[in-house]
Parts: sequence; C-alpha cells; structure tokens
Amino acid sequence: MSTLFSKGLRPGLYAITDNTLTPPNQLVSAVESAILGGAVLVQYRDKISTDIERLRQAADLQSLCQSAGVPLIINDDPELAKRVGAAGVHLGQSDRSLTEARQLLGNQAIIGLTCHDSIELARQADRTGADYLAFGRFFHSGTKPEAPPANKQVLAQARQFQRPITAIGGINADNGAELICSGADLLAVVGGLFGHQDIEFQARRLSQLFSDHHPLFHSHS
Ligand SMILES: Cc1ncc(COP(=O)(O)OP(=O)(O)O)c(N)n1
Ligand SMILES: Cc1ncsc1CCOP(=O)(O)O
Ligand SMILES: [Mg+2]
Repeated sequence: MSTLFSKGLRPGLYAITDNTLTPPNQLVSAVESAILGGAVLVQYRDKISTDIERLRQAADLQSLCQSAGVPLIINDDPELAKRVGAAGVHLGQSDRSLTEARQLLGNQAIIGLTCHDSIELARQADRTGADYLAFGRFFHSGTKPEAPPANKQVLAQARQFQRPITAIGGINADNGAELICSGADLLAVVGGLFGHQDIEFQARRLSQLFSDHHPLFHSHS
C-alpha cells in the first residue's frame, strides 16, 4: 500500500450512518452489512440522539468495527471518540479544531477534515496534520441538501497534498466511478448505502468501483 495510507486507512467505501435511515435497533446489523459488502471505513454520524443513546450506539459500533478490523470514525465529537476508543473523528469547519482533537486523541488517531470545494481549506488541513481531506457535496444530497456544492476538479488539485482524499454528497454506485477517476480515494456514502434495503449489495457495488477504477488496484507492470 502506498505511503499515502497509514493508520489503517485504505482506498474504498466509507460508510456513514444516519438515524433517519437506520433506526437504532438496526444500526449494528446495517453497518455489519456494509462491512460485509466491503466498507473500509465507518463513520457514526448522529445529530439527534441524546448523549446516553449516542454513547451506547457508538460503543456498539466500536465493538463491531474492532472485531471486523475496520476503523470507526465519530462525527463532530472527539470526546465520544475517546470514550469509546474509536479510531478517530471527523471535523467540519464549524466543529472543534483539529489541534484540540489531536491533543485529546493523540497522534495515532485518524482525524478527517471537511474542505468543501476549497484548495485553501485543504492546504490549511494539510498543514495542521489532517489524516484525510474531505470534499463535497458532489451531487444532490438528500441527507444534507444545504451542503455547499463542489466541482470534481478539486479532487485532482488536492493530490498535491499527498493525503487520502474523500468525496461526499449524493454518491451512489452509479455515479461514484467518475469521482474515483478524478482522484478520490474514499467515497463517503449515506443515502446511496443505508437508504437501500440491500445494504450489503450496494456496498459491494460501491466497493467494486475501486477495483475497477482506483490506481492502487491496477498493476503498472
Ligand atoms: C467524510 C465526511 N466528509 C464531510 C462531512 C461533513 O462534515 P461537516 O462539514 O462537519 O458536516 P456534518 O457532517 O457535521 O453535518 C462528514 N461528516 N464526513
Ligand atoms: C454530511 C455531508 N456533507 C456534505 S454532503 C453530506 C451528506 C452525505 O450524505 P449522502 O450520501 O446521503 O448525500
Ligand atoms: Mg460536523
């Protein structure tokens, strides 16, 4: 695996949970299906549950992800990541700072940062030591329709930072290939995965896009 990838990160499907799509009592089995279908990274994203519910769900996901060998990222909340022993945290531009999260979680934690459509934000994220750079939304997103739109050219430009690149926003198995061809290493997907009955099948289709299109899966001999 190239030196771009460390801390258990690798190119592939990044499965992000959503409480409106997956009721709490189905969360673990939904994520298990995503992992069986090939998800290489999982994010627990929950904007509505109480602290106690979020703690329980994050802890359940952490035991699942740990036994499957798939890193678990917690959205927005470094303290919760620390509490459940998750692999890391995803932070947006109005969330806590990377520096604070790094102090709390340590050098081995995976910290991903939202860069929207901005190479300038990506440069700052690179300088502060983000473990991956996230761009998007690339398509209409039912999960976050108000997220600022991004152009796929930003993915190619971001290769200069030598950090794993994540694409997000309205991605599914039919439109994801073009983002990988433009430079994405991870496709972060909510509705295109957990919005379906056949989660494992959709995860397999999304993962197959990497075997078909990502440069690390192609031999250069
Ligand atoms: C992989 C990934 N990319 C972007 C986001 C969005 O983070 P943020 O901008 O903080 O918005 P919210 O998700 O908190 O609404 C993400 N969560 N994951
Ligand atoms: C959190 C977030 N940030 C930008 S788009 C988005 C939502 C992604 O969800 P979906 O894959 O359903 O569009
Ligand atoms: Mg956030």
